[in-house]
Formats: sequence, C-alpha cells, structure tokens
Amino acid sequence: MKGRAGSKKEVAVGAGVTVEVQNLCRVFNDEGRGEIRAVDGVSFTCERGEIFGLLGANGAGKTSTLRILSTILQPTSGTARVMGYDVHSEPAKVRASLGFYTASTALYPRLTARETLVFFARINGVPERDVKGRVEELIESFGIGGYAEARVEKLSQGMKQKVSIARTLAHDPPVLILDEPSVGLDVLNAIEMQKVIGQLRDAGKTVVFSTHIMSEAEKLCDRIAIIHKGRILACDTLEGLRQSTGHRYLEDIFVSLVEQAYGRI
Ligand SMILES: Nc1ncnc2c1ncn2[C@@H]1O[C@H](COP(=O)(O)OP(=O)(O)OP(=O)(O)O)[C@@H](O)[C@H]1O
Repeated sequence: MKGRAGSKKEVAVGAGVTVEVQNLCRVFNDEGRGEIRAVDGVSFTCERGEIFGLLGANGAGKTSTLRILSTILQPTSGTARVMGYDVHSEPAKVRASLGFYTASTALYPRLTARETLVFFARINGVPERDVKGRVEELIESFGIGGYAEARVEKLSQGMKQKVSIARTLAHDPPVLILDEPSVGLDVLNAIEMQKVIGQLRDAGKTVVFSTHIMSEAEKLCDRIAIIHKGRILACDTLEGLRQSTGHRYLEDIFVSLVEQAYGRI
C-alpha cells in the first residue's frame, strides 16, 4: 500500500459493485423526541477501488447508515448488500467482507501494537500459518514498525488510530467502512490518515467513510453523497456537484443543496 496517496484512480472504477444500498430506512422511537427517521430512504452503490464519502452535519444519519452496513444496526426497511451479501439475512458473510472502524473502536491498552494485530487476525479467522505474514504486511504498509513493540496505552492518538484501522484490515476485507476516521486527530495526523485511506483505495479496496469536514471530502472522495436529515440530497463526483449546483466550493454546494431541500438555514 505504500506509495502515492493523494492522487486518484489507480484501480479502474467499474471493476465491480461492492456495496449496494437501496431505499434504506431506520426509525428510532425515542422517549423524549418521538419518532426519529435517522435514515430515510437512502440509496447508493460503491465500486471496487473507490472512496465514497458520506458528508453531513451532526445528526444527518451518517453513523446509522454505516452501522447498518456493518450489521451492527438493523434497518427498519430497505436493503443493504456488501459483496453481494445481505446485511439482514447473511450478516456473518457481510462481516467477513468488511472492516469497520469508528473512533470508539476499542483497543486493549496492555497489548503491543503487534500483539493487537495478531489477536485481531486470529479472531477474524486468518489461518494460523498466515497470521505472522499478514501482521508484517500491515505493520509495513501502515508504517507501524517504529512502535510495533510498544503497548497501545503508550501510543499517541494518531498512532492508536492507525493501529485501529490496521486491525480492522487484519482479514484483508475488500470493503472498509470508516466512521469519522480523522476525528480527534491534529492536522498532521489527519493528513497521515488521509494518506492511509488513499493507499487503501489504490490497493483496490472500497472505502466508505463519513465526515463532516468539507475539505477532507473534497480532497479524498471519488464520489460524495451529501446527506441531511437522513436523506441523500445529491451524490456525484466533486466536479459533477459543481456543475449541477453552480458552486465551486463544497461548503457552498452543501448549503445550496440543504436550502433547496429545506429552505434557508
Ligand atoms: N439509538 C438511538 N436512539 C434514538 N435516536 C438515535 C439513536 N441513534 C441515532 N439517533 C438519532 O438519529 C439521528 C441520526 O444520528 P446519526 O448518529 O446516524 O447521525 P450522524 O450523521 O452520524 O451524526 P454525528 O456526526 O453527530 O455522529 C440523530 O437525530 C440521532 O440523535
């Protein structure tokens, strides 16, 4: 995975649909707030070698959508498939096909970075004879070598986040789902994280990630879905969004789409 990071499209898009979401809904019945349509008719598809960004403000429905894709949350209606497997009827196959990262992904503080990767490779079913090689590969590609023998509790936030993402890849899944991967990182570590995401795409993975950071979506995504109040307002390349809205900057594009759908904000 080492090499160029920021540049786009080394792996040809079109090589296959990996994620399909159709008319997905998730309703919560909250005691205090009543019915909340967290995800309200969301549809999109992603392909191999693509970075697909869900961009939205707080409460837009990003995490709920990604949690459904990861089989952690059941949809109220609609369908979601990962590598052709249905999240509702084939959850184990879906889980084997993806890695899910969220900032709350826990690491065991007393394990070293290497031990963490070995542990997650084993529990994710990597055959014992392949574990050592796979862990070496992850250490090399994520640049973890300098602190592989250090306990996780001693690592900086940026280092921990890298180990967390590396551990979601232990079983080498084709699809990576990253919920706000650069939250809590300083600018240098956020750039480092963006490089890692670019490298994953270059290695042929599908990366579906959520963010509320416009510049991050602008820089990284092959396609961006703008989500608000559980609905996708637009889904296109940055250039496509520019052309359809007549705005250059993503922030202006976002505001114009929300205002078009819901009135002045
Ligand atoms: N378990 C739950 N019970 C009730 N409401 C929920 C639950 N989970 C999410 N919600 C609500 O659903 C809506 C969408 O939340 P979600 O976390 O998916 O949005 P988000 O775009 O990820 O936001 P953030 O960036 O703030 O995490 C919000 O109004 C949220 O309060």
